[in-house]
Amino acid sequence: MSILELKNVSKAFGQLKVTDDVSFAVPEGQALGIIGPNGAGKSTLFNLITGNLTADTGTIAFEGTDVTKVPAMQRCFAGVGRSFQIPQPFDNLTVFENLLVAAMHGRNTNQAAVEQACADILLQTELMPVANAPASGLSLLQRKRLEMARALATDPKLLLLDEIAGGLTDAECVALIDTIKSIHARGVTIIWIEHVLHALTSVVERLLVLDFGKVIGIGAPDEILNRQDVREIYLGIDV
Ligand SMILES: Nc1ncnc2c1ncn2[C@@H]1O[C@H](COP(=O)(O)OP(=O)(O)OP(=O)(O)O)[C@@H](O)[C@H]1O
Repeated sequence: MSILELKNVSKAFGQLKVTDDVSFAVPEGQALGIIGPNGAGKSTLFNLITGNLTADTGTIAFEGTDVTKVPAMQRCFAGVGRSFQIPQPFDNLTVFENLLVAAMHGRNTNQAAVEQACADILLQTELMPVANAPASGLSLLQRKRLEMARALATDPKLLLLDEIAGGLTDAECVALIDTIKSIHARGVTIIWIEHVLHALTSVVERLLVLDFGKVIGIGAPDEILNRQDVREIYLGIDV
């Protein structure tokens, strides 16, 4: 069964069509990577899936239910979680408190269950050693981990990661990939926008290419990255 299905989704900002007749489906439990040049409309697509933006035309279904017009908060309750390209935690709260805020707003459960879930996520994302440290003092890798942990705190079935590996060293990237793989192994469906291709292809089973708001390919990573047109779009990037 598809956990997410977009049919003919379009979105324009004024005259600029940023999402152009996009259709694709993501089977439950799959990890899908999204690539495309700067400005191709990748983050906009995430905003449409999460409900931060509303599609002009087309439909978006989550677990078989049409959510095209459903507000972001309700999509979050239904199981759509996301990280943002630029982590913006509450800097003056601790790491644990940041998770509590996300969990208390994103989960429909009692205080004890929320605290237990946050403790589990601290372990899973390797943030336990800094649980009581203010977010302001975290390294970039830890901020990225916290960004992912805050999304996990809402108990997503579908996790959207927006350029989570950007700016990390190779060693940091490897560490983050391990965490993403462990989240995926627990059955969470993942859609991951990323420019760091080696990180992306070490996790995802399928790749989708966006260019000028259009899907120009979707399929196995090797097959997609060997296509001439995709290589041309990525001219200068080491595939
Ligand atoms: N709220 C908005 N109002 C007007 N234009 C917007 C808005 N959001 C995005 N855009 C424009 O839409 C286009 C696509 O932006 P988007 O952020 O979705 O691209 P992207 O593929 O995620 O890019 P990047 O890889 O640089 O993050 C860009 O030209 C951007 O300037």
